[in-house]
Amino acid sequence: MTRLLLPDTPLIVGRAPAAGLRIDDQTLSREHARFLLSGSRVLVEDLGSKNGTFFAGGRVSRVELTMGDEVVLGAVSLQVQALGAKGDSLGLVREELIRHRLEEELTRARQFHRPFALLLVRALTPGGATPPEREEGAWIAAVRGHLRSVDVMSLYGSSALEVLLPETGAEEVHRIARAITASRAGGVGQLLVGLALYPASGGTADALFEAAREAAHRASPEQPVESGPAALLVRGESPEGAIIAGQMMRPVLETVANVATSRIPVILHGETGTGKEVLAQLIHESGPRKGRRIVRVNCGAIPRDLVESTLFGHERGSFTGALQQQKGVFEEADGGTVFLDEVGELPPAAQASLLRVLEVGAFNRVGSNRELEVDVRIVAATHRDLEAMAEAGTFRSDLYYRLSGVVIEIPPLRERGDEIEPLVRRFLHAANKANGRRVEGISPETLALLEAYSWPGNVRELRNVIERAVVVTQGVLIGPEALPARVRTGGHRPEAAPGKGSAPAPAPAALEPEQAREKVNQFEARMLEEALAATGWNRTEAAKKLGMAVRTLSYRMKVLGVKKPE
Ligand SMILES: Nc1ncnc2c1ncn2[C@@H]1O[C@H](COP(=O)(O)OP(=O)(O)OP(=O)(O)O)[C@@H](O)[C@H]1O
Repeated sequence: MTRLLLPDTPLIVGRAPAAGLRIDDQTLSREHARFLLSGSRVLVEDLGSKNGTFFAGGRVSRVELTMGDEVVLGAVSLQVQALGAKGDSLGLVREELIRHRLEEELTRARQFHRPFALLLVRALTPGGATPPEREEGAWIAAVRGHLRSVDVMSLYGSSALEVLLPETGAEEVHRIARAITASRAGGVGQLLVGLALYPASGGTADALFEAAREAAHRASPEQPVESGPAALLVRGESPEGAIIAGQMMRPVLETVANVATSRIPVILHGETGTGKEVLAQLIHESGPRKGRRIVRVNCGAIPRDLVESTLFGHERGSFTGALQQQKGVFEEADGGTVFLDEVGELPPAAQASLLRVLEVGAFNRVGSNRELEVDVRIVAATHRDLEAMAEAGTFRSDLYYRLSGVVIEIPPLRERGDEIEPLVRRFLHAANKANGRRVEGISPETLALLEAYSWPGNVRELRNVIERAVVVTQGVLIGPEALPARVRTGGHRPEAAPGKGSAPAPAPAALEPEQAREKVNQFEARMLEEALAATGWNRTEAAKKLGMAVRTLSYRMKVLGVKKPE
């Protein structure tokens, strides 16, 4: 039998029914040994077994194995194998590393206005079960086969992969996603892809991941590729049940209830992932506009030259590409609510047009002289200090005063400790349902770690963490090992993870795990060097081989200090 080792997730081998790898052999103890994949090595620790663990002819209590090594537990022999045909691990990295790579990609993409994509690939077996053990690696190799060497992937549980595609635009990522879903991987009925594109689907690591995950759950054999939400989203009913609110959120909810019945413009101010969209939806649904549309537009994700036509629509032929007449957000939401997310990112021309709508309730489609009148309520959201921006002149102050009838401050999750447990319960239930799992709860020790963490990504980050914990948990309770290292260590380095039973560290803002970054950089530098060496240091050829733009290659070479050897 074969069992897939997930990076940083210990696997207990033994005779006990609850062991991760259960081998019914009398020479084994109930919990005989623990296997842990760390980079390309596997650490094996004997758990005080009766008949012992043996390596290279001697009894050992701890041993480090490399690919191909054999270890004997009692009378049972186990071999460590790599997934790739060439003995590699198919470029699988740990969750921490893909997250840090994602953060790096975000910094780069924001600075240079470059797109990139994140995929969540799900392997679906005919009965909905995980792939047969014998075939566990085959579908992963199939996915890798469609990727370029710059792309990074990480396991998400045992039947899904997260894939980061740097420097990839919409067309290319759709092509790759379609190719993945068309491949027939051994033992797997179908590969499904959820796709999130920066900046359209989100502007933070957690938002992109949430978008890819939700899209992957929507994907089906009939429609195997689904995309995360676009910049524009029309919502009818609220997607989930009542929102969860603790002590700190009570005054917020009271204000929401007070403003919901009126038409006064509202600004929701809070960090990313604190629930601004959830509250905008609540305002809409608690007032007389319930039943009409709420149209959300992410002002930061629309290409600059399309902002006005997105908001106000356009006439046919009013600019290159305007092939049809099209209604804008304000017309679509007539009678309902427009939710202007990331309103601080609106370019000046659109700010002027928006001011006019607020003042006179009328606007023109791009390319038309006809004035259109609408009845909409405006709810805006931002993580920026709009008042300070208005004072500094980077946001129109007259627009700020029009929008800010009521400003609602949403506290960050780290100040809402009493919500962690109910939120965990809610997200656990949702993750079980979405993934066909039956995880029953969370250990007290794990809950304490969640309560001590600082949650820079707020409720959205908590939701992602619980969803991942559910898919990697093999038993009935979520334990600390199912949490990402940054949460386990209260934001300290992942390598310094505390052992079982140690007290959680107080939670400062998440620190950059320098070691993880260093490893990713080394990995990337090696990849670039290999491609360059293979092409006689011809950048154009090497860039082609790596599937990246020459400009990006030159930039990364500079950043990573990759130079042609003398
Ligand atoms: N009080 C809550 N109860 C239940 N779920 C919540 C709550 N607040 C937020 N969520 C969930 O957390 C995630 C993020 O929420 P939301 O999109 O509203 O945040 P946001 O502040 O608008 O984020 P951003 O600024 O990044 O757009 C969503 O999945 C949402 O359903």
